[in-house]
Amino acid sequence: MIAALSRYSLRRQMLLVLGLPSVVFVLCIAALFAYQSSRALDQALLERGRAMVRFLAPAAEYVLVSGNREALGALMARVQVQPDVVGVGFYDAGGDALATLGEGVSPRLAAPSRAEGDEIRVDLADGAIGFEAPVVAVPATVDDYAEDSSSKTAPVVGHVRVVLGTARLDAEKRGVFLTVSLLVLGVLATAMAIAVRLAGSVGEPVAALVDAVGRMADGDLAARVPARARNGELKALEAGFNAMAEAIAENQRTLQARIDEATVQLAWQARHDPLTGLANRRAFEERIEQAVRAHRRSGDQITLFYIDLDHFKVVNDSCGHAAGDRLLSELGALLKGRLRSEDEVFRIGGDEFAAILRGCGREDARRIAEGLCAAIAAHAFESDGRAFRVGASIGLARMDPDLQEADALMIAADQACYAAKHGGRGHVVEYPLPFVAPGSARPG
Ligand SMILES: Nc1nc2c(ncn2[C@@H]2O[C@H](COP(=O)(O)OP(=O)(O)OP(=O)(O)O)[C@@H](O)[C@H]2O)c(=O)[nH]1
Repeated sequence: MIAALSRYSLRRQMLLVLGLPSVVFVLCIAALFAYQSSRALDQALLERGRAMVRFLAPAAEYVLVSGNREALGALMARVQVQPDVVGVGFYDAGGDALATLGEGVSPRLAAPSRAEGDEIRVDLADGAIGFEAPVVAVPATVDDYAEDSSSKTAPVVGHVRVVLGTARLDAEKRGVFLTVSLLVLGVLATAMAIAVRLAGSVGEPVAALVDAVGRMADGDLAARVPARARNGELKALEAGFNAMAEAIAENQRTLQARIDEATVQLAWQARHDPLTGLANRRAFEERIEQAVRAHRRSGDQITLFYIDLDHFKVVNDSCGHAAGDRLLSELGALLKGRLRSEDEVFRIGGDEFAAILRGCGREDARRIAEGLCAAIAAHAFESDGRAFRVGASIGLARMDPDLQEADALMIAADQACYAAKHGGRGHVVEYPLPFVAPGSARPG
């Protein structure tokens, strides 16, 4: 039973637990009441029938003995008008009818009583109840010397029969049944309404909680329960769930914000040099590929600088790595500051930088490169009270019909830078490289 009930929702279980006993109880009470009422009505009719023949028998004695038909008729007429009486009959001692009126009174009694004291007979027919009693002759007491009459049995001089119809009784029973049914319906409707309300007041908030927990388990962190409970504990449960859900959602938001921040940071770190803040070699390789594609598509002029610092090692060796770092950072800012916003600057190695310039003519590119060279050479750097000046060797290569690939462009700029370094440092060399006569000295 319990296992079968547990298959249903809490609301249905409560409805069953609250409603079923009420229904059973009300139906039992109603059935008992209807039965008792019906029995009382039956009893009342039986008692009335018995009383009627009990009083009629002595009254009929004289009429039966005298055979006075008129008196008999008058007596019958008085009985006939009584409520529920549908038939009345008077019989002689042998059970043959002397006079009958109405229904249920046959010309002859089936088994007439023979002696005084016989019980009143009751017979049930469809829609009627018959009551039959013997009429006895009460002996008259003449004097005190007469024989004791009590020892003798009074002779039966006839019979009376009264038939009561049950139509009124049946109507009353139907009335009782209808009243009881209406009462039962009213009580049941009230009981069910209370049960539904009670079950709803517990079942609905619990169902909403179950639904919200399920949605949260499925990842819906916005799931909340509406505050509809009236019961204190359920109210606390709803408020507790909403507070817990809000805390989880807040944690999730914080966590997501940190993840997003870390992702952005990682993405930045993956493409930037933390020391100078400039884009790194990986970003450089991607951007040069994109620039080459743009050049092929729209003929953009692309110029590439490779910038290698001269004698940078001296700073490291003299003042330490931290001083070198500071200088690298300053020179990165210098490069960025001197180029246009649409140009891009990268730190591609220890003391190596690169720049991609778009839409820049040959002469302008060269002028800009020489300007950078001069600016780096002019940059005064101080550390530990000592002044340093480092220079830069710059290799310049431009996309042209002979340089259509990113790799080729980078190699060309690298070769030009190498040539600048080995051609005396501190100046710009443009690809294609100037002819160097065989046997001429190469700077070291
Ligand atoms: N402080 C610092 N030094 C670095 C970093 N990365 C590389 N270096 C140093 O930069 C120097 C680069 O070597 P080189 O290019 O031969 O040094 P250089 O003195 O500029 O020599 P030339 O280019 O021939 O003039 C090395 O001493 C590296 O240790 C860095 O991130 N910070």
